[in-house]
Amino acid sequence: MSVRIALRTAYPRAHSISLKKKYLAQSSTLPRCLQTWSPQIAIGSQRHVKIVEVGPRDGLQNEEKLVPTDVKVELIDKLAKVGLKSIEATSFVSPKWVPQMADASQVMSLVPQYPNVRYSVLTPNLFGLEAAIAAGAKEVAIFGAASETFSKKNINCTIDESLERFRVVVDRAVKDGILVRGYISCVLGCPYEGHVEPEVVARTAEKMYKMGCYEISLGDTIGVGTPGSTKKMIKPVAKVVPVDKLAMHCHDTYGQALANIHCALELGVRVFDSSIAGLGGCPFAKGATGNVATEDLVYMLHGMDFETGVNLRELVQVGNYISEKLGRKNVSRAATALSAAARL
Ligand SMILES: CC(C)(COP(=O)([O-])OP(=O)([O-])OC[C@H]1O[C@@H](n2cnc3c(N)ncnc32)[C@H](O)[C@@H]1OP(=O)([O-])[O-])[C@@H](O)C(=O)NCCC(=O)NCCSC(=O)C[C@@](C)(O)CC(=O)[O-]
Repeated sequence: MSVRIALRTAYPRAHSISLKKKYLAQSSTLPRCLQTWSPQIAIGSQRHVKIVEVGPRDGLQNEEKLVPTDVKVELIDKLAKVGLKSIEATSFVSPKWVPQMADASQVMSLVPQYPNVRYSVLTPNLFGLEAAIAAGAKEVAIFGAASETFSKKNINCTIDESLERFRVVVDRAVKDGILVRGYISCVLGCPYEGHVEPEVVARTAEKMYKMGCYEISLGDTIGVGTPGSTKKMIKPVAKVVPVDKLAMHCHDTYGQALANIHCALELGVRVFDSSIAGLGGCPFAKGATGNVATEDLVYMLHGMDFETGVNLRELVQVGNYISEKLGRKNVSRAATALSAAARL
């Protein structure tokens, strides 16, 4: 039983946070499922979830046909207007490696600026960072992996080499007052090596955090994780990086993304990456499907009384807009259901 349902069942009139805190304090009177459970989910400041919308970058990077720059910019504008405050706009990577992101500078010069909306961009090296700074980026992301083979396939270097490279990027970015996010790919499995040890994820996360990354995003690149493996991975990571500095980045290849996110919520994670209309995949992780759809994530979070600042009805229209532009079916289940209900 979910904690929220359990609380409602046990204390139907305990609508205020203070009442719930009081009931939680009297843990001997709580239903059994709540007695062993950490109270983080139900208490006050924990009700906000930050969503990092990665559709314009992760969602589009895998598209074979080049998406026109004006469509990318319009998508970003629409995402900002429905209440998304953290949007990954593009990546400053080699156009030979990812041709779809070759217009990164143009995208950054055209995105409309709104108060409280932050655009981040991927920067694998100093070359990318300098181009991002020149284009006006205020937040960047470095991206490593917990698998040697994936690291080589994705950024052409070993994990250790990547960390050396990232240190230079982070030092320079921090000096310029630019925030740096750190990604770790393959935290729950690698397309080339299979199983990945949670301790390797924890070690890499600790190094990135100590380097100066303000947040570490844990990527289930090929969507193989389950709530079981998610829990086993997050626990050692949360021992070396504070849980409020962790994010989950779930691809939905095996249909486990929402279940894994729910598990991460229970462990105290409050930042989740998602992609509008479930777009995406990594060109260097064949067979992996898109990220968890932002519409599905928002639907679930609102249903759990988390606050996201996102207008779901308008978000669905954005998903339908980009799906139409790409000639794809919107794979979000919530968007499909809500669109069908609106037509009735
Ligand atoms: C890292 C490199 C550049 C190394 O690639 P390399 O070939 O080893 O780099 P190099 O330093 O030898 O340079 C080769 C050429 O690339 C150029 N170059 C070098 N750097 C840049 C740059 N920043 N921007 C633009 N151009 C660049 C450089 O100038 C040179 O140009 P040339 O002389 O041949 O004309 C390459 O491997 C690369 O760009 N990889 C990017 C791969 C990528 O974008 N993957 C997808 C994102 S990660 C992801 O999706 C996972 C994530 C984050 O979502 C989380 C998850 O789901 O797990």
